[in-house]
Amino acid sequence: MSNIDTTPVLKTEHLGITFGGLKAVEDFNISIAPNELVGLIGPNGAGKTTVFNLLTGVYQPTEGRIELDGQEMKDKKPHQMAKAGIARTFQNIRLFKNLTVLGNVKVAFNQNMKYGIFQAILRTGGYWREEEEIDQKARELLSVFNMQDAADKIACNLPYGQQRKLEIARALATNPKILLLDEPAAGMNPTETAELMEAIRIIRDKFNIAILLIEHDMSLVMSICERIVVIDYGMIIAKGTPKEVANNPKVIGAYLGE
Ligand SMILES: Nc1ncnc2c1ncn2[C@@H]1O[C@H](COP(=O)(O)OP(=O)(O)OP(=O)(O)O)[C@@H](O)[C@H]1O
Repeated sequence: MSNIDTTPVLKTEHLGITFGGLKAVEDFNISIAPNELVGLIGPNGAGKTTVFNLLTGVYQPTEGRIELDGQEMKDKKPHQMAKAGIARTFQNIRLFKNLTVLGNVKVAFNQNMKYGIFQAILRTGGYWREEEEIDQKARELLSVFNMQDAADKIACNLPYGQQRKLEIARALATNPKILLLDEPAAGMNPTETAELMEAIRIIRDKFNIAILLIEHDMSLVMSICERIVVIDYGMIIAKGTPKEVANNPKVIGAYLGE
């Protein structure tokens, strides 16, 4: 059966936000198809994280609109955006440091669980069945990242690269339509970075989701993204394939001007 659904999983129209007098993001238009891997790049302070904060309900836009799977997202709080299908990771690792690796993933699954508080307190059969299912799903997810053997380790004892991967696994456990990754390779060594990039490609294919990836390092996104959006001073200055973007004089100028 051919997939002829062309509704973008994420679409923004004239999205913008002003802090005081400063337009941190302005006229931001993007349309991401299901299963697309898109890079959002730009120099320091260009507005990339602010775009993520708008897309995840951390900030309310002062202009424009956001559509997720054809539905307008208006006045939504972060947990509502997450429930609607937008998951994210942060520039700084935000794991439950003292929980196990498995525990970190299970917490995210639990946010979507079906049984209610009374079943949890009374520990009915339904509760245990669902707990078992979550345990299994969490372990499967860890195995995608080759981390199944680390399931019982305490999160803060993992090497840095694995903590980053765990964050992504946790975000995936919320069953998103689109995953937003904010500089996932920040602080990684070249081997960890190469591994992570491979993992990102695999999860896109395996989970059939769209990914929007912020990256400061241009060469890194160039190698895995099909399409790249470049912002500078809060505005899109270029969009296109990695090759088109790399040869765009405005992009070269923005990066050289840093
Ligand atoms: N809550 C806020 N209040 C005031 N200004 C803000 C706020 N959040 C972001 N800004 C401003 O918006 C602009 C864009 O910042 P942002 O962090 O989104 O950039 P970035 O592209 O993610 O940068 P980096 O690569 O350094 O992370 C900056 O000028 C920043 O100071």
